[in-house]
Amino acid sequence: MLRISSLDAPPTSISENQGWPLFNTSATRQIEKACASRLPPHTLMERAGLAIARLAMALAPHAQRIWIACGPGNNGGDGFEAATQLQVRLPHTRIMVSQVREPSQLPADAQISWHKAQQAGVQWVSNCPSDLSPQDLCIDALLGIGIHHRADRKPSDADQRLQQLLKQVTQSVCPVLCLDIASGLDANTGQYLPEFAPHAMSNPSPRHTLALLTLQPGLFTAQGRDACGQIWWNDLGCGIASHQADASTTQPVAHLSTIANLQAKPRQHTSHKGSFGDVAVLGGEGLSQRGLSMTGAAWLAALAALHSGAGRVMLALLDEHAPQGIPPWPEIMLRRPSAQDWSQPTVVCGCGGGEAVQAWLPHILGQAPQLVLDADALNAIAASPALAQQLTARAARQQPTILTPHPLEAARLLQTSTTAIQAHRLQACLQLAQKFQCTALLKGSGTVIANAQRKIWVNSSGNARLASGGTGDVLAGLIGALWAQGSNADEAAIQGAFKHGHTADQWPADRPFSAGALAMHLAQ
Ligand SMILES: NC(=O)C1=CN([C@@H]2O[C@H](COP(=O)(O)OP(=O)(O)OC[C@H]3O[C@@H](n4cnc5c(N)ncnc54)[C@H](O)[C@@H]3O)[C@@H](O)[C@H]2O)[C@@H](O)CC1
Repeated sequence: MLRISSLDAPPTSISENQGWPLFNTSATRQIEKACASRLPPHTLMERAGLAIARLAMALAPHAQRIWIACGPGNNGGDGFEAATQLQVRLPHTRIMVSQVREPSQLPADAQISWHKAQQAGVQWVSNCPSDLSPQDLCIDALLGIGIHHRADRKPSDADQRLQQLLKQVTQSVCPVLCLDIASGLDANTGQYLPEFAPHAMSNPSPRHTLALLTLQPGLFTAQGRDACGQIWWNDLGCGIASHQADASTTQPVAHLSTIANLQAKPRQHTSHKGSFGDVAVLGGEGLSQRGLSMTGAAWLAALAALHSGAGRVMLALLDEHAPQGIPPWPEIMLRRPSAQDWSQPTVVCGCGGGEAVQAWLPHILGQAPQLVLDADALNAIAASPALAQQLTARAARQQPTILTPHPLEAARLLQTSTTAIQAHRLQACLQLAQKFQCTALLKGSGTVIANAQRKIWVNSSGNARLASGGTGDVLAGLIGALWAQGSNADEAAIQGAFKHGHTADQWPADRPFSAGALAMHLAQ
């Protein structure tokens, strides 16, 4: 959950009542420049120090020691500034600082804060104190948004010192509060830079990150969620949290979808099953084809659609020998693929589709008015330029499509590697949306949604419970149901991703989790 920490009060939990703008680092620099130009010099760093100190006191109220690792730039300056504020406020707590660079080599703002910390009586230590305990606090002020990759040069002494301190932060026994973003992480992509990759192995200590001024995509996707932990945000009084100025003239790269994107539409008393749309699922290759039954995947998608409010759900299994008679969920209507009219319902195609789905794709791509393509349907399209062309042509016929690939499927569709997809998740998702003229949803930690008009959203819900077989099929069915009920393609994908993750976030600790259980609890 995202929380905001206010300058004037202790940090409070905020309503997740809107989609928050996410700015990349260059836009953040522009906003910072504009804010700084309206304020007396050094004010932003002072405000940052105050916000950090307040959050630190709230996170570790019983800390006897607070150790701050300060880097070579203004992120380190924030650390010195916070040290001063903490020293003044907590006379009985040992406030300790380690630095990477001599003060004369620091940027101007950071130098001022360094001197203030010295004057306040902060203690300088060369390394992480060995007596930190779990109730103490470690503050990571090593690297913020100024990080850049340095492949072509030998590490300097300062670089080695920075690595040494970062290792100590990573191995700390107490909670870690990262300033702006976890050190080593690219704020635009959520990926560790190669030279900092070892630090991706985060220790089990709780992690918090206080984002300063703006929120950035890297906090919420790829390795960002594990690295940054609980996100807090303080806009340093620049009006971004209240959607005022500066941010309105600088374009966000994406929006963070939150609970507000889950709009449950009230149902009228006069409504009937036809009011909430039909979902038809095509998938589930049978045992008889290749000895690899995947009918469960199609059932999961149908079950999810049923429990997400679709008026009627039809299931066409790619399995001629599927047992006939009453299905395990009698509300779901079984169909032979050839008997189903694919030109009417919202179609969810591909879950467990195996090789059998391929033969149906030309017909489905031609007929389905609204189409969610998942799993083996995506693999078949990736392998066939003719199918890919047919998919792209749908948009011009006003037949919208939603693609729901995981990173490997996305890599196949874009003819690249999973590593390349994960290195730039937002860009990869946007590329998919533009290439196929559709709404694309790239699954994974911090699911990304993009459309062909270059709009991007990052989903804020979900956890590692979802890393189990079948949850993707549930997502496809859920999105199909939301779409059938009247959302547009983007809304269905955004709301579906949020609901899917939110249901997993709310999962009771004593209830066993499985994709089937998830599908049946989507209505809660
Ligand atoms: N100037 C200000 O008043 C404000 C500064 N802020 C803070 O300032 C940060 C940005 O400051 P900077 O632009 O100085 O950037 P950083 O402090 O994030 O990093 C820049 C420093 O890191 C070094 N560095 C970069 N990549 C490296 C690598 N791969 N290996 C080793 N060293 C590397 C650079 O040489 C430079 O010394 C923000 O993240 C935020 O914490 C914010 O508090 C807003 C206000």
